[in-house]
Amino acid sequence: MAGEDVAHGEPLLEVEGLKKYFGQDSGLLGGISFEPGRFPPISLDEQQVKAVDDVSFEIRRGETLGLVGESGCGKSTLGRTLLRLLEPTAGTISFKGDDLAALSGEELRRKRAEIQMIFQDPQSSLDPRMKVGRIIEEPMRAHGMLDDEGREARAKDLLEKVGLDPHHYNRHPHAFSGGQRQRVNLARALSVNPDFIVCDEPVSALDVSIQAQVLNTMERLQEEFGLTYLFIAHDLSVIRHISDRVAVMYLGNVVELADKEELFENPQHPYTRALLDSIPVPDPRRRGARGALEGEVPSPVDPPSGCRFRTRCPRLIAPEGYDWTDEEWAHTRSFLRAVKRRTFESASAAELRREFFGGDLPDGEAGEIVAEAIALVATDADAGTEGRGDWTDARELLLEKFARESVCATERPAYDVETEHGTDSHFAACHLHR
Ligand SMILES: Nc1ncnc2c1ncn2[C@@H]1O[C@H](COP(=O)(O)OP(=O)(O)OP(=O)(O)O)[C@@H](O)[C@H]1O
Repeated sequence: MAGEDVAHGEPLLEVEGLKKYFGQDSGLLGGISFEPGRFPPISLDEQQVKAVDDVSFEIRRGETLGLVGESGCGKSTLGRTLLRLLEPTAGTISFKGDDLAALSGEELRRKRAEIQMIFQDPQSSLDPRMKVGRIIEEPMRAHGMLDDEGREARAKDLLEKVGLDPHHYNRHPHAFSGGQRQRVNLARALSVNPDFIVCDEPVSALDVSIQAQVLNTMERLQEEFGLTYLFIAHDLSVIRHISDRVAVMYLGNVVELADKEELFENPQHPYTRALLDSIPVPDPRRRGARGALEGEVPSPVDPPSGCRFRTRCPRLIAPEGYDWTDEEWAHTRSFLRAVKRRTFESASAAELRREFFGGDLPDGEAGEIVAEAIALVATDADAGTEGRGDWTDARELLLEKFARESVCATERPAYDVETEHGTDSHFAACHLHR
């Protein structure tokens, strides 16, 4: 029911099929094409940045949902779209039963008090000319809360609650350290008594020692005020500190979502595994698997079909229709990756066979295709081919015959997998769980 109060542990926010696309060119007519020969002659440009592309999840009252992923995967865009700071392209955002995506005008304005956001850089989000007391009172004033006296009392009370001295009510932001400024931000967000706070990298700009203190304060405030957080961070140790559940984002999609312990101890998506492997390891004898994430993140304008991680995935599934053993496919897959990234020096066909296939090519049609690709990049052309270093052709051949035929490319994955830690559900968007 609309406006219904939500009990602890029940879904406070339910997101369904949320999309946020940006026009490529943000100019006035960006994204609009005029084609006189067509009807209608004006069309929307297809070249859109699919920053958030069909995302669904829920956040339960009183919990912290961590949102993690590499830079540019759409975390901030998702956070801002939930708050309607950005207009959603499609989907619903149900908050206590009201669809925020459909609200407008006064209704939306009133809802906004219940949902607040804090940003990474407390320096730039605090007006340097205003005293902190006034900064904290500003949202209350905007929402017509309390009178002058009441607001001042509440601002002082909040300063104390976030771990600052109420006597600093008349100070300017520059008199505070980075961590203290983030506390001022927290007090400002709390002033209108919100239920839900989107925290976008709130501690990323702070020293590690200060980070833990601010996180602890946020946890204490969560208890005290019954707050629900969506906590965006790229730093896995911060996510591990604060989250109850964790959602992993890659190129506009949520690829894995599970309880914190389950996600860290039993990760099921190759992207999550690669992220966890890329945490620097303090022990120098164990090499931190820094190369775990190969290659670049593809463009969100034209993301890969099926599973978006497939172009970088070390566990791409063998395409149907070939008769190969697991080992033969593993060899073929690493050869495909090596050709794609051109990570080896060209050598004779015999040497390449030895290096990538232990001398034996797969049987049948797969073997013939592999032989053709080897011939294309080998220093000595095999009989009947044009050989001698045609990397682009070899790459295209392997991609077309193998990668684009894989289920990873043809179907979008979405699976509930078995949970090892706790009882909560574990979602993994990976066809290995078919
Ligand atoms: N206003 C905009 N116009 C066009 N493209 C945008 C806009 N804002 C973000 N993008 C693009 O959307 C994608 C997602 O960006 P977003 O900032 O949400 O990622 P992120 O995961 O929060 O990254 P970071 O951690 O670096 O902030 C990126 O490709 C980005 O370039």
